[in-house]
Amino acid sequence: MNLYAKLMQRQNDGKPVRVGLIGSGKFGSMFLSQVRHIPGMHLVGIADLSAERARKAMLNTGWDADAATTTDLGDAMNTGKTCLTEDSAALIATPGLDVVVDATGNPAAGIRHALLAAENGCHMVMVNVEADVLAGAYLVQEFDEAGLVYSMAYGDQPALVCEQIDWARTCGFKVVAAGKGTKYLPKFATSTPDTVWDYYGLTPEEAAEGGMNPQMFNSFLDGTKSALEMAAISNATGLLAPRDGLLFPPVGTHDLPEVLKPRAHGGVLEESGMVEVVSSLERDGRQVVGDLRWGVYVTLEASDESGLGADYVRRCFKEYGVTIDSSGRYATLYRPSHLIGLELGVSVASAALRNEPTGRTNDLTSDVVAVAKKALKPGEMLDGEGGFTVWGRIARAEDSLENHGLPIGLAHGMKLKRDVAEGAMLTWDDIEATDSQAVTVRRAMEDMFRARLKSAA
Ligand SMILES: NC(=O)c1ccc[n+]([C@@H]2O[C@H](COP(=O)([O-])OP(=O)(O)OC[C@H]3O[C@@H](n4cnc5c(N)ncnc54)[C@H](O)[C@@H]3O)[C@@H](O)[C@H]2O)c1
Ligand SMILES: N[C@@H](CCO)C(=O)O
Repeated sequence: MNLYAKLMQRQNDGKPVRVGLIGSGKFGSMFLSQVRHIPGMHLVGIADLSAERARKAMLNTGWDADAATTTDLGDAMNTGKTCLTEDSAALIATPGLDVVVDATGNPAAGIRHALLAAENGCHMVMVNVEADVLAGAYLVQEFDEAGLVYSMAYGDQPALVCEQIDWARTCGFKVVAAGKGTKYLPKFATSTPDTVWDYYGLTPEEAAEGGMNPQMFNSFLDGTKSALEMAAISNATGLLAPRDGLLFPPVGTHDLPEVLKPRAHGGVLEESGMVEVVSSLERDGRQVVGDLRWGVYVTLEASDESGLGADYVRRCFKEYGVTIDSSGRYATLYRPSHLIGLELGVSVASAALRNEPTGRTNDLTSDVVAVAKKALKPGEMLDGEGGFTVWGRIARAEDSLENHGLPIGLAHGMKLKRDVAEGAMLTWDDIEATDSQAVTVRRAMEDMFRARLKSAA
């Protein structure tokens, strides 16, 4: 609870935490709007494919871009200004940079930036959950070996859920389920960037005004981002993925512990210790009463071997007004909203000042595989998450690897070799895999994991 004090100390010592942001879209803009108000933190540079876009993002978030920017990284470091550049590698290589933030959403770019950050001695805040799920278990090793932090992005749901899980386990509770809420209906799985705004609940004009990328937001709606976020939580905490994909049960906050508990006890989970996403819409489209569209939750269990201690804890749940199920055994705590990039300073400060991530991948426990949104033909190009061709379904890593599932993070710019039916999972054998750093890293991670499975068998 002392990050602010540590930042003030840095400010007073004239040694701010130096951070480089890559990607100045919606998420990056949200961080931009806050970072100039954070004491002891200096945004040394912003790298984007378009420096003009970065400049507009600054203007849009209240910066005096003329006074605050430079085109020289050394100048930025010395003067406290912010360099606008299209060269992310140069930004990462700036001597004295402490933390790199990747908010591009492009999995291949995220892998590249992470490897460069580790090589250049920078901590990494990986907003790019797409890259994290594609290759996090590989990337984290590079940071561990270099004695650096690799972290999830506070403010986005995975880090907030990891915090809740850490809190629960540190309090001695067993975590039964954890996840988030979102707006979901089964028909959204085939949504495209053409249908996104109507389903999402915005006009195209409102979305454009907010700087929202239709393909990115469509991935929030079609289940892909939910799957990625739950896989990231699973990889960080060891919670398991539902074997047949997320269920998205419609649940209000008062009912979370009644529904997010094992089937054997009347809930929807195939077992205890799972990730799951709840929907803010009933299946007939009506709003769920007390929905958790923007929030995160953790369900705990009051139980122990003897059962005696559990009785005491159940009584406490009741005495202190905790949201419990009808048996009194399961309880849920939730946070109703998340502030996305507005909260990112917590990760940056935690990495630089405490040497601690705000949640991080530890292992390959879950994966997200590409599923056809429509019947696909040989020669067709895949267009990645949130696009017209595929959505992402969560899978247990051992199942995805055994079935040669094509990770959603690679289902972009790849050409199909054969027909794939609507609703079918794509495999590596369906595509002409082009060589790239992302493919090499992913294959290395899969090989590592397969070797471990084999030696465990
Ligand atoms: N938008 C949200 O509400 C939101 C919420 C939570 C998490 N996120 C995450 O934030 C990330 C970014 O999402 P967004 O909505 O801001 O996307 P966006 O499309 O609005 O912005 C991405 C930005 O990154 C830049 N970019 C892309 N590739 C790049 C590269 N190789 N080098 C430099 N810059 C590059 C683009 O030009 C663009 O400005 C994603 O990982 C997403 O999952 C977004
Ligand atoms: N994490 C994103 C994606 C959708 O859940 C959000 O903040 O809404």
